[in-house]
Amino acid sequence: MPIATVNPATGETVRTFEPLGADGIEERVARADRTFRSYRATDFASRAALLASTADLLDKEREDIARTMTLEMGKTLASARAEAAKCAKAMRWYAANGERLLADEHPADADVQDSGAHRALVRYRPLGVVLAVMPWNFPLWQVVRFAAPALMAGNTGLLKHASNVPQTALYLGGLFHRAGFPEGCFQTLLIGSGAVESVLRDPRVAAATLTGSEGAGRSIASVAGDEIKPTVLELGGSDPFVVMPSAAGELDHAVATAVTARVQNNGQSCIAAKRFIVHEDVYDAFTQRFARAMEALVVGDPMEESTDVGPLSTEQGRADLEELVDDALARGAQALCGARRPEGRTAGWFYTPTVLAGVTPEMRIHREEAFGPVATVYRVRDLDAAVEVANDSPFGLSSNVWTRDEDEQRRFAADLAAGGVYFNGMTASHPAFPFGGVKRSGYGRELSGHGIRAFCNVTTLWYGR
Ligand SMILES: O=CCCCC(=O)O
Repeated sequence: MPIATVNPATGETVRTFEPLGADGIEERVARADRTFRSYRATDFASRAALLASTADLLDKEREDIARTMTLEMGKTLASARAEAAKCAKAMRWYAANGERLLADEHPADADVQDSGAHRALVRYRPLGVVLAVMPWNFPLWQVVRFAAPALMAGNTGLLKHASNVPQTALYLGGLFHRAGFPEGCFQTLLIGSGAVESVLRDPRVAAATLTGSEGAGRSIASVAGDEIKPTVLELGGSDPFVVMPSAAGELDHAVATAVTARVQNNGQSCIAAKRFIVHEDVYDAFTQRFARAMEALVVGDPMEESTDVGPLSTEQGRADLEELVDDALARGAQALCGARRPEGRTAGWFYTPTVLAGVTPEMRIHREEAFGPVATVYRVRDLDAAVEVANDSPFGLSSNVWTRDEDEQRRFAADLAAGGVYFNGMTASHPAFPFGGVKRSGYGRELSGHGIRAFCNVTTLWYGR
C-alpha cells in the first residue's frame, strides 16, 4: 500500500509520500536509543511537565489536527475534535498519576526477613526503545494511549503508523519535540509494513505494541517471539450489546446508546458494539426502534457538522463490509435497514447504516468483525442464552449489558469472556481503566497502571544483611 493521504469522502489522492530509506531508519533508531540512555535518568516531575506542555500544545492545535484526521480517514469532524481532546486529557492524566503508578513497592517485612535481606523493594524501570505499530481508525488516540505512559515511564518510542494517515503520523512525530521533549523521545518512521520486521529485530528496540488486525498482530508477535521481546497486542473485537427485560423502562436510552455504540467512528472501532443480543420480551420493541434510528442517521461529508456517519476509510474496507453483508443475505438474513450504498453518491466509500436480523452461525458475519456501520441482532430466550451467544465469538474485547437486575449483573460480570463489561451504557476507554481483551482480541493491557507498567523492567532490589 503506498503511503498517501487519500480522501475517503471523494476517493481523491491528496498527497503521496516517499518511505524512509535504510539510512533514515538507521538515523532514527540510533537517535531513539541514544536519547533513551539520557532520558531514562530524568525524574518524574520533569517528564510530567513535558507531557503537560504537550497536552497544552495539542489543545491549541486541535482544530488543525482534527481536520487532518477527517481528511485522511473520514471520521466526522466532531469526533476528530473529541479524539484530540481525549488525547490531551490522557497526557494530563499520566502527568498527574505516572509517578504514583510507578512508585517503588515494598514487600511485607516478614517476607523481606524471610528472604535473608535487610531491605528489599520492587522498582519499575524503563525498558528502552518501544516500537508502536498503529492503525488509522483513531490515528491520534491509539498512538497517544501508548506514547503518554511510555514516555512517562522513561522509555522512548518509534511510531510505524498506518500508510493512509501519513500527515497525522508526521504531526505526531513533531508534536512531542515541539512541546519540549528531547528529539529522540518520540519519532515517526514513515515506512511500509515490509520494513517493520527489521526494525523490530534491531537489538536496540526492546519491545513492541500493536493495535490492528489479527494478521498484523500475529506477524508482530511471531517476530517478537523469535527475538524474545515483549509485546502488547490490541486486535479486533465483535462486542456484544445485551438488552434484558429490566431495561424495558429505558428502552429509548438503550436504543440511542446502541446506535452510538455501533456507528461511532463510522462503525470502525474495535470496541464498537457489533452484535445486539436482545431478550425475547423486549426484542420487537428494541429492534424496531433500533432499525428506525439507524435508518435516520445522516450519511455524508464528514467535514459537515450535520453528518452522523462519514465514509469508510478505504475502498477495500467497504468492499470487505459489503461481502459480509451479502454473504449473510444470501444465507437468509433479513436487512431491517440499509445493506446498500447511499443513493446519489458515486464518489467516496460510503455505506448506509444497516441492521441484519436472522443471523445464524453459518454466516461469516457471525464470527468475523464487521468494521463499518452494520449491526446484527439476535433474539434470545433467557440469560443463559444471552451469555452463550455473547461468548460465541473468536473475539473478547469488551461487552455491554443493559440490565438493572443485580443478580443478572453478577452473572454477566462473572461469565462474559471479555476484557470489559459495561452495564447500562457503552464501552468507552478512559485513562484510568485498563483496556484490552482476551481470545483473538489480543493480550496485555493499555491505559491505567497496567498500561504504564507494560513497558517497564520490573526490578527486584535486594540488599543482604
Ligand atoms: O479500534 C479500537 C478503538 C479504540 C477506541 C478507544 O480506545 O476509545
